[in-house]
Amino acid sequence: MDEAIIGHGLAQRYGKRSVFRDLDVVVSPGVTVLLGPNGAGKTTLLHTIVGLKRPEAGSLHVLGRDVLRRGGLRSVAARIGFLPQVVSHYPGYTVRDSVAYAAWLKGVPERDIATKVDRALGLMSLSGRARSRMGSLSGGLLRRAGIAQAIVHEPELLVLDEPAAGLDPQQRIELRRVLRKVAGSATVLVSTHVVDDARHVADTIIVLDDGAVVFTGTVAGLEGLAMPGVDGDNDLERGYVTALRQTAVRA
Ligand SMILES: Nc1ncnc2c1ncn2[C@@H]1O[C@H](COP(=O)(O)OP(=O)(O)OP(=O)(O)O)[C@@H](O)[C@H]1O
Repeated sequence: MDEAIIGHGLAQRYGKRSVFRDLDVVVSPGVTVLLGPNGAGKTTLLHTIVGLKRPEAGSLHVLGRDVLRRGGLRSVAARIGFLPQVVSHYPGYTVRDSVAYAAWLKGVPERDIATKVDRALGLMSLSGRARSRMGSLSGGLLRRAGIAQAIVHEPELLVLDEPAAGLDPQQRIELRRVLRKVAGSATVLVSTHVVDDARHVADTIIVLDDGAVVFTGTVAGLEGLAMPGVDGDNDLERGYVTALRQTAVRA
């Protein structure tokens, strides 16, 4: 099975409020950008995929394993990296300690931890901040440290929830470079509500709207949906707005 993620008929709710039902999602190798407006269900879907919120219904295979079966998630957890929307951290830990701790949690052998931490810090341009306390970092630096934690064990599947939030334009460009680099050896799934973030990195775009997948396809495919007269600064934005107006468009 080549696809990193295959979900069928997934359903999630918070109390009485349904976020999605009967949702199908397939994520192939490369970079997949999950786009959608606030409240569309992106975070809930990512939490479902990484095992933080068990779906009420449906089937879910991640990296070839049925993760809803007993022990299924445990068997793939060390092969997944996840950046949550809010990076939790111990303020007194240094950046290096935090990334090393993440490596240890993912089962990286002790003898390899220092090398892998150096690599992750280097990729995120954080080598010069290795001794900074997590509590002293700006929002953008904290997010970069969070990404370093998510990639330190060289996961086969990297899931990032709004990694570009709080990054300045230069850091956003750097982030794209990192995502492309990681995607050379892993499947990357990244959520954002900024349409332009998708343009330079996405092999595939999935648009989620109100708990439904309304588009799956390429950047060019989404641009091709653009209807004249809809809001947007460019064809990608216009295609996105058009997709939000349609139901279940496939490209
Ligand atoms: N813990 C929760 N309890 C109750 N409702 C929740 C909870 N988390 C999310 N929701 C609701 O579920 C829906 C989907 O939320 P979710 O965070 O998955 O969307 P999102 O697309 O990630 O949004 P955003 O871009 O704002 O982060 C929203 O209506 C939200 O209010």
